[in-house]
Amino acid sequence: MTNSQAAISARNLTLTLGTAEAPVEILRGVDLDVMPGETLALLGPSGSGKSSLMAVLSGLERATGGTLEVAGQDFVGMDEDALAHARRGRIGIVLQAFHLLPTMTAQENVATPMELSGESDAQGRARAELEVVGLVHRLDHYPQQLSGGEQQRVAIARAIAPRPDLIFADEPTGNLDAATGHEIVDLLFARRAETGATLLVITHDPELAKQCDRVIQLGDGVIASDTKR
Ligand SMILES: Nc1ncnc2c1ncn2[C@@H]1O[C@H](COP(=O)(O)OP(=O)(O)OP(=O)(O)O)[C@@H](O)[C@H]1O
Repeated sequence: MTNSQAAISARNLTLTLGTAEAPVEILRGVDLDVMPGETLALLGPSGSGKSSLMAVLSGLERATGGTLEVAGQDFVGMDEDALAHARRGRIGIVLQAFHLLPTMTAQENVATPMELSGESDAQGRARAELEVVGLVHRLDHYPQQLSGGEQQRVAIARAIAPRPDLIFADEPTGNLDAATGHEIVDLLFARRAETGATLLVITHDPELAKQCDRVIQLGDGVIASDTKR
């Protein structure tokens, strides 16, 4: 039985990709409950399935077995369109390589997802969020005119502005130098605390992991350890 109080509740979650002749078992039975507002670090060796687990939990990829409820919704039973709809406004995603749209300004990058979900003041909210992350002087700049740290601030603003219940971050400091990485982590945690969102972050950085309420180690597609502070 999934835990209906949880922000994320997974039971025996599996992900098998590849072909029928050569299946690759990527997630091999993950059980996980994450409570609303919890901050959770996901660690593990390269290839252990961290990004795949995040893709499934965030609705980017559909699990091939088990049960998964995210914000009370059945993510295994939904088709791709329903998953995309369920994600919109509820789930914010920050990736290592920023993934901003190169033909859009900082403000447009933040506003566009909100416009797509029918938010009436998307531009105003985008401006306000970019101000909070310290980029009010960069509203009309394109990603290529911004430093890596600035691009990640835009990506954080884009993830946070719709006020999602859940934020997923996959090695958000992986492409940044140490000092900029620390600034980005501080910003991410500050915005999470102010909005009360649940945060799940993939990291190789033990210092970042220490800032989380809980640390999960993934090993070969299953949870190897789960430690609460
Ligand atoms: N579409 C796919 N088809 C087959 N195998 C895949 C596919 N996607 C990922 N894999 C494999 O699944 C395993 C887990 O990959 P995943 O990217 O989730 O690991 P990770 O723990 O995030 O690794 P890293 O720390 O290197 O990013 C890897 O062995 C990878 O090669």
